Amino acid sequence: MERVRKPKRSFSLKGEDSNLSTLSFFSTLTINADTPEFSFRLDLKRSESFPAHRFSCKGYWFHSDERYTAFPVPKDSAHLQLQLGESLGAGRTGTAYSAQVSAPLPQLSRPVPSELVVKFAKLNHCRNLAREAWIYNYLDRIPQSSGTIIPRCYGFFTTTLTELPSAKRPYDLPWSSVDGEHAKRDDDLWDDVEVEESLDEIPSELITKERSAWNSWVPDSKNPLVAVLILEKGGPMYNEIDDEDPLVKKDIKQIIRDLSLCGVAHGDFRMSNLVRSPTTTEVCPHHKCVHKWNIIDFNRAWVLDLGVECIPDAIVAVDPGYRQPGFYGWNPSK
Ligand SMILES: Nc1ncnc2c1ncn2[C@@H]1O[C@H](COP(=O)(O)OP(=O)(O)OP(=O)(O)O)[C@@H](O)[C@H]1O
Repeated sequence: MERVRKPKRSFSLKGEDSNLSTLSFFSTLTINADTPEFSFRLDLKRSESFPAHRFSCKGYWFHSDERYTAFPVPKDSAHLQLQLGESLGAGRTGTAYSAQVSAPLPQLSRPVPSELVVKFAKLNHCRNLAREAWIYNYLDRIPQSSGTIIPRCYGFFTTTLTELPSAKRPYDLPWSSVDGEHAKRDDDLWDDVEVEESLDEIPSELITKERSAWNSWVPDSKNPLVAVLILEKGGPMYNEIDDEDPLVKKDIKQIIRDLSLCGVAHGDFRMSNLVRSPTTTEVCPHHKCVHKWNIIDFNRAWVLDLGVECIPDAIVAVDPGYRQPGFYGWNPSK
C-alpha cells in the first residue's frame, strides 16, 4: 500500500499565469476543415467553464465553496488557427480529432506542439464539455499535474452556428460523423443536486456552480452551440493487452494516485480514458519519472478539498476503485 502524502496545493483566483499556463495562451480559435467528410470554417471564442460543487466526505454531500468557481477567461491573448485532421475517437460526450496548427504563433512562454487535439462536444453536450474544461483548469492550478498525468489544455471555446450557411448546420459538422442519434440534452452530473447552504456568504462576483449559466443550460435546437476543448495529443488508448502488463499497471496506479491527491474524482474511469502520454510530458515530481500514460475525459468528474478532509477518507472517496469491478484491471471481455 502506498503511503499517503499530504498534497502540496496552491490556488490563485487572479487569472492564469501567462508564464506557466497554456490556458492563458489563446483567446480566439479558428478551425478549418477541408476533408472528404467536412468542409467548414468555425470561428470560436474562449468561454467560461462549468464549476463543480465541492464534495465533503462528512455527510457525503456536495457544497458551494468560494474556491470552486469559474476561472477567468483570457480576453486579449493570441489567436490559434487549426486545420482539422483525422478522427481519433468518440465517446458519449465528444468526438476527438487531431489538428495541425496552421498559422504562425507569437512568442509564447512554452512551445505549442504542431499537432493538437480538438474535442468537439457532441450536439447538445456542451455543458458536459464545459465541466471537463473546468476540471482541466482546476488541475492546471495544482502545480505539476498538467503535463505530467493529464494532457495540457489550451482552452475551452464556443460559438453558435447562426453564421454558417444553412447547408452546414448542424448535422454535417464533426459531431454527426459518429452516429446519427443526438441526445436531447446533456448528461446529468454527479453534483447536479440541490445544495443545502445559501450562497449569501459567497461574494456575488464569484461564479459558483449554481450561478453558472451552464447550470441551467438547455440546448437551442434553432441555434446550436458548438463547444470545443483543445488539448495536447496523446497516443493510442489503453487496451486489454496493456492491462496484462505489470509495468503498465504500476504506471496507471501511480497516475491514479496523483489524480486522487489533487482531490479529483474522475467519475468515469475506463480503459478508453487512458491514452499514451503526449511527447511533451514532463517528469512527475512525486514518482521521479515520465509517466507513460495520461488520464483524459473529465466530463463527469467532481472534486473535494484534501486540505479540509480527513485524507484517508478522501482518498477512498475519489479513488476510481481499481480494486472494484468496472475500473482499471477489470476486463469486460473476460
Ligand atoms: N488528448 C487526447 N489525445 C489522444 N487521444 C484522445 C485525446 N482526447 C481524446 N482522445 C481520443 O478520443 C476518444 C474520445 O475522447 P473522450 O473519451 O474524451 O470522449 P467522451 O465522449 O468524453 O468519452 P466518454 O464516452 O468516455 O465520456 C478517446 O477514447 C481517445 O481515443
